Amino acid sequence: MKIAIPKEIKNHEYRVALTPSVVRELVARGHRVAVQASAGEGAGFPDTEYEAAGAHIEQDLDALWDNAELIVKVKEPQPEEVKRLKPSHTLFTYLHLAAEESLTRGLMDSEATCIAYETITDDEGGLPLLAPMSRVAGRMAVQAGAHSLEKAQGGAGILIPGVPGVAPAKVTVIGGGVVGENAARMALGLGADVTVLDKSLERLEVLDHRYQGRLNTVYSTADALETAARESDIVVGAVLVPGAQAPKLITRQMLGDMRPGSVLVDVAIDQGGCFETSRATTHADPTYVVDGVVHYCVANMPGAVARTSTQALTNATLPFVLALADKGWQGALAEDPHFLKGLNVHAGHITHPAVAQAFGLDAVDPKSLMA
Ligand SMILES: NC(=O)C1=CN([C@@H]2O[C@H](COP(=O)(O)OP(=O)(O)OC[C@H]3O[C@@H](n4cnc5c(N)ncnc54)[C@H](O)[C@@H]3O)[C@@H](O)[C@H]2O)C=CC1
Ligand SMILES: CC(=O)C(=O)O
Ligand SMILES: [Mg+2]
Repeated sequence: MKIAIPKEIKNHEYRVALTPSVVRELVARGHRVAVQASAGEGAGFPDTEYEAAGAHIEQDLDALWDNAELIVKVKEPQPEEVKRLKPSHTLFTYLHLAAEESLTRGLMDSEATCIAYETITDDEGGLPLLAPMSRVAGRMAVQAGAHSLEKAQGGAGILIPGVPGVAPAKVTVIGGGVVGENAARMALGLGADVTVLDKSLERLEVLDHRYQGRLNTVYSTADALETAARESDIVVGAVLVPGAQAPKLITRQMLGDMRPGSVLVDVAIDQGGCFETSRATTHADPTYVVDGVVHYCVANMPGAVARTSTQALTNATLPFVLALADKGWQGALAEDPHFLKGLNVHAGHITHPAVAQAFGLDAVDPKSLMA
């Protein structure tokens, strides 16, 4: 299989889709891997390490894309990358299509086969290729929130742990999944007063048991969300309905009840965001203020800690990349129903029901493509 690794071009995105160690595994199985010159530099992997692992370093972008059968990336393709896709390509990357109709239409028009990391499932009901980056983003969410609480960032001027004689900040996390648990863990570590809201009692039970009374768990209702908005210094948005647009849980009206200088960190922004006033921001300009409330809505948070994130991501993607390379997309997806859930677009059709629903389109059953 001819595999291409482009350099990521999203704003301040420094991750790379394969490490030299993964390249070595692929080359040992007889695959040809072309890595765009300096693709790994931001994550601390120089071209020389890829060459030593057996990769071809490609300077010519046209040749990189035109000669590839399988393209492995980190972030959703940017418009200039979408233009390069063709029907013979298999693209394997994060896509988050429900939040981006123009990207969805672009991928359909390309007729390429597009497999999303974030909708691949596992036997435990988890999302094994989203989880490593959710761990990173959850941990970063509290760092971002703490920074945003500083006066110079528009925040209320609150130090998360307080000091003796001054109460700590109140941090509420909406959605107690992977992002939510990691955010809660960091907030607890900093000494915050932490509450987690979720609609899954099962999930709240797991957290209650795991953290032994050190955090508050609250079933997520309209009342609970209003209380969270009114009383929190930081609210982290960490909900997910896989493949679908995030529900809007904090409305513009509720901002009026929030304290001036409190902070919303919308990690769910890559699925459209779970606060009504959220819009995607970049690491270059991560925050903005609405009605006195600071919003942090960066859609590629893990890109800022590219070394850690690249290693964590590729640990999880490696077996899937090997399966695609060894068996082709049809072979790999046909024998793994969890991997098949990753198929979002093929030959101009949407193949994931939640993505199709987001745009009022019909989904083609991916099983019908496996014959
Ligand atoms: N901005 C960024 O850089 C990154 C964003 N993410 C995003 O973070 C979001 C969360 O991801 P994970 O934690 O991995 O998902 P997850 O599936 O582990 O957890 C989501 C949780 O939300 C809960 N939930 C769903 N609807 C709810 C509602 N209406 N009210 C309360 N809780 C609700 C679910 O019960 C579940 O416990 C996703 O949109 C993901 O794509 C992940 C990594 C990086
Ligand atoms: C999951 C995701 O959107 C990211 O890692 O950037
Ligand atoms: Mg994202």
